[in-house]
Amino acid sequence: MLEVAFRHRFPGLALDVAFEAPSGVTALFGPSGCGKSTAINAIAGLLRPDQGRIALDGRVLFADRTNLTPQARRIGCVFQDARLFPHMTVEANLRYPSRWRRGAARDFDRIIGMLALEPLLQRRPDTLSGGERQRVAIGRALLSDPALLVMDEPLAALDEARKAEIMPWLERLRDEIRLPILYVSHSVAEVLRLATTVVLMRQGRVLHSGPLTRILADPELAPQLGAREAGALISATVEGREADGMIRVATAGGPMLLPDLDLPRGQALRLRILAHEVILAREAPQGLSALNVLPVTVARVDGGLIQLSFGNERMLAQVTPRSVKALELLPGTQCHAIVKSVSVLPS
Ligand SMILES: Nc1ncnc2c1ncn2[C@@H]1O[C@H](COP(=O)(O)OP(=O)(O)OP(=O)(O)O)[C@@H](O)[C@H]1O
Repeated sequence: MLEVAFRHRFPGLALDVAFEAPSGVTALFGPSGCGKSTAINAIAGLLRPDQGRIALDGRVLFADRTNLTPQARRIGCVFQDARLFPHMTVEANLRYPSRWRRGAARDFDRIIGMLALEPLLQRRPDTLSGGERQRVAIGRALLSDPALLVMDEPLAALDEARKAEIMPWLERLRDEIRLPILYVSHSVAEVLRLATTVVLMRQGRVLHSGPLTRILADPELAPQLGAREAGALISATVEGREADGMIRVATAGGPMLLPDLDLPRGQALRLRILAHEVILAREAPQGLSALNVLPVTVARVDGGLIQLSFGNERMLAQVTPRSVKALELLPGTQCHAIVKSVSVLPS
């Protein structure tokens, strides 16, 4: 667990940042200039904040009388540009951190294998693609035997094809390495795929932090991720295949049908349901082409964004103020959510 609480004053901005990052991926998300990189630099020991306390697994990195050096903090950093040593081979770059971390050498083969770096070992950084360079940078960060991995916009300099290439490695990292990962990104798509916890920042402060699923389904907070992104991420498990090939999944709101995808029975999924893809009806709809209709209860009404609950899940529907009135939507109202489209993310 990473605990962060610090204040720092720049000429144009006073920062007051406090949050906790449990294990899993914590995304720092916010507009340009809100203080994400400053927070990362304070955590990594590259900036000394005016005051505060930063601790990692109970170990104080920074406090009144403590200010550990970046090396002593045991934080592996990956930045937008891979920052590899250009005159060294990939292997020499990867072995560099183990000069001062003995345990790291033991992990060499495992990390090389996990990131499939073997074929690149004798190459020099300038002969690698951007995606390969970032994979090496991730490997090097892991080989410093870190207690925390910090990634500051690691995909920002890559084109879409390279991003798509490296994303599965990041997912693998998240699932196989039991390290907290702090991930700075502007991209909602990256946050959706990787993050378990989100810290929403605005103008040097933390607006909110908590589980990604809660933020996405919160009518006040979801718009901070972008108006088109408001919606939900709900859990589902593949139950089986229907005669027509559609996949039946179980959710907290009952069964749902998904297009024919190559998914085995028992596979855990996350379903992304955008608020503007949900229609509400007071009565169970008849003769409808939409396949997925869930019985739900209105939990909150925030303008035209309606938070709905079913089981322990929450989702959002975007409706017009006229519909809120016509349907008499109030907290506690039972209704039916007609889900027009669902996208599937791996669990
Ligand atoms: N060394 C510095 N001296 C003065 N002001 C600084 C310094 N570093 C950052 N700032 C200011 O602090 C604010 C936060 O910057 P920071 O780089 O942390 O934001 P960010 O959220 O990471 O932005 P971006 O997404 O564009 O990287 C900005 O207004 C920036 O101009």
